Amino acid sequence: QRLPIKEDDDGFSARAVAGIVICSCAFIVLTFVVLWKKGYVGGKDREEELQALESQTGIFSLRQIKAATCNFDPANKIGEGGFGSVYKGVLSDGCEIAVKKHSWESKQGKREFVTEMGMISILQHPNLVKIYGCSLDGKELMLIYEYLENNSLACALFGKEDRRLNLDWTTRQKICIQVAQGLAYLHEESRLKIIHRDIKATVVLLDKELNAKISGFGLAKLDEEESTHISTRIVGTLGYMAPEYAMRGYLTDKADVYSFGVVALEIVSGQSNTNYRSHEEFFYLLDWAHVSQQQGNLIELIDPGLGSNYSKEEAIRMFNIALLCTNPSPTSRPAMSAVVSMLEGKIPVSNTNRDL
Ligand SMILES: Nc1ncnc2c1ncn2[C@@H]1O[C@H](COP(=O)(O)OP(=O)(O)OP(=O)(O)O)[C@@H](O)[C@H]1O
Repeated sequence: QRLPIKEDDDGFSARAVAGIVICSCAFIVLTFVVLWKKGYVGGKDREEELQALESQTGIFSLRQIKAATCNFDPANKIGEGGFGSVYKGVLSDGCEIAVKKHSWESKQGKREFVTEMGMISILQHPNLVKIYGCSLDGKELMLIYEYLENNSLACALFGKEDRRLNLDWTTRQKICIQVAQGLAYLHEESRLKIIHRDIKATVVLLDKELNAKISGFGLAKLDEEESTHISTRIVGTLGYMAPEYAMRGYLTDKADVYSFGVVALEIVSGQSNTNYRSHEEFFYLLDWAHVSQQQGNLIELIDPGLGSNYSKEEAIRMFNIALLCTNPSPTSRPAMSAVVSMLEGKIPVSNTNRDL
C-alpha cells in the first residue's frame, strides 16, 4: 500500500537530471528526423533506419510498442504497479521488453516517470534493472525495460501457488547478496549517491537464472551532502519504511538499509511482512521476529518450505543481519557494503547484542 503524496513537493532534486536526459534524447531524434526528411541522411529504407535510430536513442514510437505487445493484449500483461500496468513485448529484432505504462492524469505518475527515466539511465550495475528507453507518444507515457523472466521476488516467495517458485536456500542466499550489492552500488559506488526509498520484495525482479535486479526507481532521490535530510514529502510502502523517515521525514541511505532488512527477513522466513498473521497480537513479521528473538526461538521462523535443506548457520546469520538492518536507530544500522561482507561470511555480524 503506497502512501499518498502531497502534490506541492519541494524536494524534487532529480528533475534536473531527468530533464537533461530526456531533452538530449529528444534533441538527437529531432535533429535526425529533420535531416532524414530533407534527405541528408537515410538510404533505401529510411523507415528501417529511423526505427534503428529510435532504439539507439531510447525513444520508441507508440506504433513500435503496440506491435511489440500485440496492441497491449491482456494476455501480455505481466504486472500492475501503482501507476499503471506492465506488459511483456517483443521488438522486431527479437529483443524481449517490459513496458510500464504511467498514468498521464496523475501528477505523481508523471513525476515518477521522469525520476525513473533520469535515475536509471545514469545507473549501470548487474543488480539494477536496465532501461532501454521510453515512449512519449500522444497521451501515452511509457518506460521500456529489459524483460526479466521470473517476475518479482514477492511473486516467487509469496505469490499465488501456481506462480510461486520453490526457491532453495542457495538461491535465496544469492538473491539476498545481490540485492545488497545493488544497494551498495547506489549508496556508495555510483557517481551520484542515490536513496531508492521504496525497497520491497515487489521491486526485486528475477531473471532467467534467478539473479536479482532492483527496479522501481520512481521515488529515488539524490543523496546530496548539503541536504538537511528532512523531507516534507514522505513516500514509500507501509511495512518497509524506516521509523525515523515515516515519522520525522529524516531520510538517509539508512532508510534503504531498514527496508532491505525487512526484505531479508521475508527471504529467510518465506513470509510477507505486511501479510504475516501468526498470532493476533503480532501484526507484522518484523514484530514477530523481535518476540521470537526475545524468546530465543528465532529458528521457528525459518521457512518450513525449505525442509531441512538449508544451512542453519547461514539462515541464522541472515536473521541476525535482518534484525541489525532494522535497528530503530539509523546510526546502528550497517552500511550496505558491510551487509554484503556479512552475508558472504567475510566479516562477523557486528553491532548486535541480540542473542538467538
Ligand atoms: N522488467 C520487468 N520484467 C518483468 N516483469 C516486470 C518488469 N517490471 C515490472 N514487472 C512486473 O510488474 C509488476 C509491477 O511493477 P511496477 O514496477 O509497476 O510496480 P511496483 O513497484 O510493484 O508498484 P508501485 O509502483 O505501486 O510501487 C512487478 O511486480 C513485476 O511483477
